[in-house]
Amino acid sequence: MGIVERIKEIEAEMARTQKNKATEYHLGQLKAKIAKLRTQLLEPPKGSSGAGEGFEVTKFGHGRVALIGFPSVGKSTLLTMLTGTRSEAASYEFTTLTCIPGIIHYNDTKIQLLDLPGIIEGASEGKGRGRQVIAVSKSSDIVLMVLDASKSEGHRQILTKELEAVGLRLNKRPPQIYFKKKKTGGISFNSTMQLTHVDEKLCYQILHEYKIHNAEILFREDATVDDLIDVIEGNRKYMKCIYVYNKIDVIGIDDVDKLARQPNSVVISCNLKLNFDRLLAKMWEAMGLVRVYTKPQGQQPDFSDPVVLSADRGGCTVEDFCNHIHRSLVKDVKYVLVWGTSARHYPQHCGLSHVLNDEDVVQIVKKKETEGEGRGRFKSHSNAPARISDRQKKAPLKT
Ligand SMILES: Nc1nc2c(ncn2[C@@H]2O[C@H](COP(=O)(O)OP(=O)(O)OP(=O)(O)O)[C@@H](O)[C@H]2O)c(=O)[nH]1
Ligand SMILES: [K+]
Ligand SMILES: [Mg+2]
Repeated sequence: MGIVERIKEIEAEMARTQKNKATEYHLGQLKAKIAKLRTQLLEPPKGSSGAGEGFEVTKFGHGRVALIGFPSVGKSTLLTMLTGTRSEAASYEFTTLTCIPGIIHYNDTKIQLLDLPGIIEGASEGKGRGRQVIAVSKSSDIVLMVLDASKSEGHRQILTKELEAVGLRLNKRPPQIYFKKKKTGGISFNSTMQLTHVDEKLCYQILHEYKIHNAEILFREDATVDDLIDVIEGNRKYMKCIYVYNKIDVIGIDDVDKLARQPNSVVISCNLKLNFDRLLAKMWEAMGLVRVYTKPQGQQPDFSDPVVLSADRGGCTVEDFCNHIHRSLVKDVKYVLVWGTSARHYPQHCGLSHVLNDEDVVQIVKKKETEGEGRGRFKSHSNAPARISDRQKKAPLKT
């Protein structure tokens, strides 16, 4: 029997089993069995890199965004409109068969947008090009789930389920469970609060299913069995997702209003070029990119050429900033001067661990430079970057 059939069989058994106190241990064990099989299913075939032909697109720019959705919701039309790269669009399903990259220029950064084939129910089990699409989604920083505003709301649930089945967790944070495998000592089970979904016996049983007999486990929240399995599997990817309802030109205003009020959602129309600004702003916010402008000593910063950092990718400290410029820079840095929202006063003298905010300006003072040079020059406020107060008070100025 193949892996997919075994998953189906266990799912059927779960559906047959009544949910009550007596069956909860058995159901927990079945959940763990399915999770293990799904992980097995995702392992790339031996000798392949995983993505597959037509899907191995090189990363480019400061971030990567994947377009995921059912066929013919308008993913390719959207890619063409936002990036200028043409991706064929047509009224028939599965027009797009590979991964088509484009670049969005936004806030002086470059963001790679990926058009992908439509996915359908069963994608996680390998239907259509589901497996490849999912592999590419996992490599991106955020997902835009494109939905047809005129179609059933159920589509969003089906897609979310497909993505969950392969370990993607959308708009969720990792469960607050500490878990560490040990060599000896048995299982130590603790919690900082009353647990209502999991007890010690259930936890042991799930760990047993994974053949784990020595481990430390601490629940810091009232987590579920699914959360526990996620932590044990350890391969889950937590990503932000924006629900993009396209084709609002074909539905009534009341329905548009309802969709627009949902969390993490944007309503657009490619046909009418409607609301792209809002979509881009939401995308920018979800990516959490931090632009830092380098100020050479005695000169104004170049506001068109930021160093782009991200908390999810590498971090946003002064040290991360220095490493971005040059790997060997950190050892020469004495301190840095910071202007911007992360600074308490302008300029603030900061060390390597200081966390930078979007649009901060940084000047590096190296160890070699004499005290007099480093300080004297920047004591006077007239040396502060001229535009900084404007930039901090108002919305980002375009350069
Ligand atoms: N009414 C309306 N139609 C749209 C809109 N955006 C795209 N379409 C149409 O929807 C159809 C499908 O568009 P595509 O861009 O090919 O959709 P896709 O999601 O890339 O489709 P696949 O690649 O097949 O998965 C085309 O006929 C588009 O012209 C829109 O905003 N409103
Ligand atoms: K299409
Ligand atoms: Mg397409």
